[in-house]
Amino acid sequence: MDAKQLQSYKQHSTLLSQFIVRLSAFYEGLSDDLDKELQTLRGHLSGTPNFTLATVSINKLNRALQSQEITVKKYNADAIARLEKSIKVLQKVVFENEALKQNATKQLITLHQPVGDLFSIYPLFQQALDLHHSALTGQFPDALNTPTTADNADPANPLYKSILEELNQLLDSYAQKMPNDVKLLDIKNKLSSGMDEDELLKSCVIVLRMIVQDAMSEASLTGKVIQSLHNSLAKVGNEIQVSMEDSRSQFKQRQAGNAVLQSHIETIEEAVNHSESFDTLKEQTQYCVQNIAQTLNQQIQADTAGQEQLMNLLGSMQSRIEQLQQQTNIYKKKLAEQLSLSQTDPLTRLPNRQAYNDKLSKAFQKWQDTSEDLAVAIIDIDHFKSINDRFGHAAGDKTLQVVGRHLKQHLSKDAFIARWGGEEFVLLLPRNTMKEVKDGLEKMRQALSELPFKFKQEKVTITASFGASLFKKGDTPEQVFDRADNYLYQAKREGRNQVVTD
Ligand SMILES: Nc1nc2c(ncn2[C@@H]2O[C@H](COP(=O)(O)OP(=O)(O)OP(=O)(O)O)[C@@H](O)[C@H]2O)c(=O)[nH]1
Repeated sequence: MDAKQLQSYKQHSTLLSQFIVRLSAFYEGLSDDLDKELQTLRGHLSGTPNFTLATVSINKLNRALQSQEITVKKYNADAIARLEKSIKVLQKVVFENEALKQNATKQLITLHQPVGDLFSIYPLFQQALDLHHSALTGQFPDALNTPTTADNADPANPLYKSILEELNQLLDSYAQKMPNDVKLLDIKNKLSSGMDEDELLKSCVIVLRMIVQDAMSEASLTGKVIQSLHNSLAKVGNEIQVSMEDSRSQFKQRQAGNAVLQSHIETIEEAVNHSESFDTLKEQTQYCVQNIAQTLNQQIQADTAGQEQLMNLLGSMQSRIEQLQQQTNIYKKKLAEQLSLSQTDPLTRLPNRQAYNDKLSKAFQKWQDTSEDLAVAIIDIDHFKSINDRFGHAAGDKTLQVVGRHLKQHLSKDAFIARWGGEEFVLLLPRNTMKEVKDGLEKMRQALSELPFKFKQEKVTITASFGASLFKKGDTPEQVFDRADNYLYQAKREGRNQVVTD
C-alpha cells in the first residue's frame, strides 16, 4: 500500500467513524443496554479509532439490534391499538359533529394500514392529537383538511353549541331547586352574555360538582329513610317477640291455675261422696271454695295484667305503624316529585324526551293491540337562532315557553306534547285520521304565526314548520319518527311555516 492509498484509507475510516458516532447518537433512547453499548462504540471510534474494540462492540450491537426489531414491532402494534381505541372513544363523544366523525373514520382507516418502522408511527400520533385538539377546541388544523376558525369557542361549532344547550338546561333545572345559588346565577349571566372556551369548561366543572353533590345527598337521604324504616320495623318485631313470650308464660300459669281448680273441685266431689257428717262436709267445702275463689282471683288479676300489657303493646305498635306510614308517605311523595322532575323539561314545564319515550312505548303497544290511528308530529320553530342572536338568549327562552304553552293549549285532551330538545317539540296524536291531524296542525301553525311577540319594542312574528306521519302496518316507532322528521325538513326546505304530512 503506497502513501497515497494509506492517506485515502485513513480519510475514509475517519469519515466512517464520524458517521457511525452520529448515527449511534441518533438511535439513543431505544433501550438502556443499547445505549450503553452505543456509548462504548462511540468511545472506540472517537479520537484515534480502535477498530478491533469497535468490531467487538459492533458484533454485540448487531445481536442486540436483531432482538430490538421485534420489540419495536410490538411497540408499534401496541401504539396503533391504543390510538385506535382512543379514536373510537372520541368518535362516540363527537357523534353529533359530522366533520369530526368523518375525520375520525379516516384516521381509523389509516391506522389499519401496515406500519413498518418506528418513525412512521409519529405522523399517526400527530393526526390523532390534532383530532383530539379539534374535538376539544372546535379548531380544525390544516392537517385535517377541514375549515379552520380563529375563535376557539366558535359559536357555530355544533359541539360547542350542544354543550351550551345542555349546560343551559341543567342550569334551568337546578335554578328551580336553588334559586338563590350565587354560582349558578353567575354562570347563567355569563352564558347569556357569551362564554369563551375556558369559562365554558370551568362552568361545566362547577355544574358537574353540583350534580355529584346533589346525587350524593339524595342517596344519603334515601339511606337515612331506609335506616329509619328498618329501625322501626326491628322495634315492632322485638315487641311482638316479647309479647309472644309473655302470652306463652300466661298460658302456662292459666293451665297451672286450672289444674288447682280441678283438684279443689275433685276434693269437693270426694267430700260429698264420703263425708260422714254435714259439718265435716261443710267445713271441707268451705275450705275448697275459699281456695277456688283465691285461685280464680289470681287468674283474673293475671289476665287483667296480661290484657293491659297487650293493649299497651298494641297501642305502641299502632303509633309506630302510623309513624312508618307517615315516613313512607313523605318518601313516596318525594319519589313521585323526583319522577315528575326527571320527566319534565325545566324551561317549558312540558314533558321532556324521556317522558315522550315512556308515553310512546305505551301508545305504540296500544296501537298494536287496537290498531286505532296514532300519529307522530314534530314541530320546529323557524329561524329560532335569529331570535337568540337579535334579542338575546333570555328572549329565546321566553319564546320557547310561550310557544310550548301555545301548542299545548291547541291540543285535544288525549294528545301528548313534549319538548324534544332545543327548539323542537314532538306530539303524539291518537285516534285522528291523517286529515284530522293535518287540519289540527294547520290551525296550530296559523294561530302561532298570529301570536303577538314583542322584543325590545320590536314586533316579531314567530312561525314553525311541522312534519307528521301516521303509524302504518309493520312500522316501528323509529320509522314513523324518521318519516315525520323528513316531512319537517321538507317543510323547512319548501319555505318554512307550513305543515307536511303523509
Ligand atoms: N334561548 C335558547 N336557545 C336555544 C335553546 N336550545 C337551543 N337553542 C338555540 O336554538 C338555535 C337553533 O338553531 P338552528 O338549529 O340553526 O335552527 P333555526 O335557527 O331555528 O333555523 P331553522 O330550524 O333552519 O329554521 C341554536 O342557536 C341554539 O343555540 C334554549 O333552551 N334556549
